[in-house]
Amino acid sequence: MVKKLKLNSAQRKALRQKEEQNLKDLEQRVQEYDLASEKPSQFKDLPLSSHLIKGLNESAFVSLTQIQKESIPSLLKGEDVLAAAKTGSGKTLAFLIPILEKLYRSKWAEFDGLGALIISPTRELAIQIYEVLIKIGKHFQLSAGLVIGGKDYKFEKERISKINILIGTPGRILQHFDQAVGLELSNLQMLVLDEADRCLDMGFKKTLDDIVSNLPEGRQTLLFSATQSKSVSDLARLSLTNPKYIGIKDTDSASTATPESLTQSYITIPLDEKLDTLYSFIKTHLKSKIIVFFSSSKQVHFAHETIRKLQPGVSLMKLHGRQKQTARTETVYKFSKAQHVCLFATDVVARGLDFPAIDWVIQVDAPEDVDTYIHRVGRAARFGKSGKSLLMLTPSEEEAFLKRLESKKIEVNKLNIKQSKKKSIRSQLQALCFQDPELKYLGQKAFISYIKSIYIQKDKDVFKFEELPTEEYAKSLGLPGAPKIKLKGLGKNNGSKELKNASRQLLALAKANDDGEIEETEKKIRTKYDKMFERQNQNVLSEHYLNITNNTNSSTIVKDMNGDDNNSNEDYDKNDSDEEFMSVKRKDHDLQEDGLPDLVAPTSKRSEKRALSKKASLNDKGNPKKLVFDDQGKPHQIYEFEDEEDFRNAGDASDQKKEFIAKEAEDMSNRDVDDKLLAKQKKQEKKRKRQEAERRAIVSDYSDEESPVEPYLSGVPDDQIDHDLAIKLLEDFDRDSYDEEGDNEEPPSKKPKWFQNDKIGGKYNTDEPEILELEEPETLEDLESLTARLLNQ
Ligand SMILES: Nc1ncnc2c1ncn2[C@@H]1O[C@H](COP(=O)(O)OP(=O)(O)OP(=O)(O)O)[C@@H](O)[C@H]1O
Repeated sequence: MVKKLKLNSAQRKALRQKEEQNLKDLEQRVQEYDLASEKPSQFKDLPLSSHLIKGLNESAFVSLTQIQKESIPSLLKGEDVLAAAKTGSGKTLAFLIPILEKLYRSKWAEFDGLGALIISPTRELAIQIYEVLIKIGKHFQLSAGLVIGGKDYKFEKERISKINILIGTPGRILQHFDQAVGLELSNLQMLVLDEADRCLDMGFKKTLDDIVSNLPEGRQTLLFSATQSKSVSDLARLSLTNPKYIGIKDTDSASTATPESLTQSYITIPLDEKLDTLYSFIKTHLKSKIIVFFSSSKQVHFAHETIRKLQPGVSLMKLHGRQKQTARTETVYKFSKAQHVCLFATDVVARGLDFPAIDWVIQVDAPEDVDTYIHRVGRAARFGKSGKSLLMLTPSEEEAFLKRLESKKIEVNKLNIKQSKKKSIRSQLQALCFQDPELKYLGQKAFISYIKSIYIQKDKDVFKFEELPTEEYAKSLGLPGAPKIKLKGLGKNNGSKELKNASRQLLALAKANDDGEIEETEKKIRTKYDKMFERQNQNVLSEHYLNITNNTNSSTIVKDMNGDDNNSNEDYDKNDSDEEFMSVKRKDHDLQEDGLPDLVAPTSKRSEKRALSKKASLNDKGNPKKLVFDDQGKPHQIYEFEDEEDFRNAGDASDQKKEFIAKEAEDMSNRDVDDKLLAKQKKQEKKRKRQEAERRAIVSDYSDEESPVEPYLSGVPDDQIDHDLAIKLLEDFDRDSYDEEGDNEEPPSKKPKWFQNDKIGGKYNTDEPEILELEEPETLEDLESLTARLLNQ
């Protein structure tokens, strides 16, 4: 960290002696420092090295904050500390200063290996801690390293054994512990858990326990957070010895947990008006720096894409755990520097991030609990500066969530929105989604992820899944109707307790098939024929299909905003009559209904099978004959005998035979050339497609390695996907063959489908054996062939 000066040996010796003396003096000052009587107000009042004082001065850190006054002296003396202090109160320096000083006083050097380990729950926070460390520690001869997911692991691995102070996220730290050769942990002096409650919670439990099991017991342990309680089991897990508690209250009757300089408000707003309100808010606060919190990456992605297209007049950014690390880091940097800007984010930025001068924190989706609320609003009003926060609560969330806030002495004022300032963007969103199928797809994903996020919330008094106005919400996102949702896997994952708590509607949904339809409970074999006979118009449409456009519970409402009724692959306006709808489809299909045979229902399962068996069908028909047609359209057999007279006139039989063989041979070799050319073209096309896919993957904003689960675990960073529930969710999403987040996903296949609602889910449920699915006729020929086979029963 410090530049080496060129000195002769005498100078080096003198310097070494001076350094030795300084160290002795410093050690003595630390020992003599009286925790009870000393009242430090500035850093120079503390027994700190000149290297550190210099670094602090250069970074304009002169006076101590409250948490620093309370914790640094004890930490310098080697005590374990468990500290809670409000957001933005200076906790980072409170643990970095003791680390630098302890290693310095122990004459720590490169070969001593790892001296201190700082664990952060998110990558961005780890980077920020690292930056502060580099700033204040630049006059020490210590090495510092940052290990976070999304970075070059090999690069880190090669250097890690030389690092004295290591900062990282749990998953990556453990990976290094497991794999890095020469990483010496037995000497570790200090372990810090920043945002300790988060590091200790279930999401990190196993990883953290594995990390700790590698560390020596005699180390000093520090736990810092804005929200934490004295959990005896956690302290035991970390083997804290007689820790000093700072700012930790045993009861909830503590003073308010949020900064005094923060003005906190909320509005009660129906779910379907949230986006309108957010847009109106942004439009009326163009000269502000704003962070907007959503519950999932997909919400962020959709809101960012759509509102950006509406050009609100301020720069919009997005940040969530599913982006590539480079994009995340760049956004943090740009957002920090910008003056008037709006950042849409998930809880990945809720904790610890120190953005300068945030004017507003908007919570579009309610936080999962009060601690998350505290961390989110804590991005504003940092270090005594003023700031404001606005929480959007739906009518069903309001009462219970306000109670939760009250229990932590957090006061929020109710605000009312001026209706004159409110602008509806619903029709614009509908138009955008209509014009751009990818946007519509993003909207569907945002919808699904929000619904699922509510479903998995623990606090069922606040988050009432069964009261969600799904149809209205879908419309507010510009969607033609509420996409069907499969919640099957989730019920299982949440265990019996959750299942018990789940509403009847929810349980029914959990039993839904892959199309999200709630099947009747009685077992019933439903064949393609059943489906065919259920059709309103047997040739074209099924009731199943019509349900999509009319049924308010399942899929739904579509608007032909351009008045273009030829978009047969798009959804249709609920108000369109069936006649209109069907006539459009007929135009496309050009069916000659009169010419079609009547359909006869098979009477037994056996006859159904027989109807669809090609072999059986052929038996009924006898041997097929292949015919070729001449220029006049007359049919001929492939091999026909020549007229005898013509044959004789053509010359000698053996000559004719030779001539025939020569001609065929020539034909064959010509065809061979053509075939090779075709094969080559196909190969080239395949290669081109592969390269194109690779190119798209490279330019894609998002990393494949990211977890698609993060949105459902508010505040869960992406590098710890070992969460049980998370994995289950992931499996669930895999089953959907539905890339839950990444920007690199393709929109659903545009392949024409017989049933419109094949679009969502894309396939029928193969998990449910009681539903017998038979081949669907796709073309008119198929239909004719099927009916012909049926008639032959
Ligand atoms: N002694 C100090 N003098 C001046 N500024 C300080 C001091 N200590 C901290 N700060 C500044 O206060 C801001 C908040 O500090 P920090 O990020 O450490 O807060 P925190 O308590 O960790 O917040 P959070 O709970 O959100 O993580 C930072 O910008 C930091 O530079």
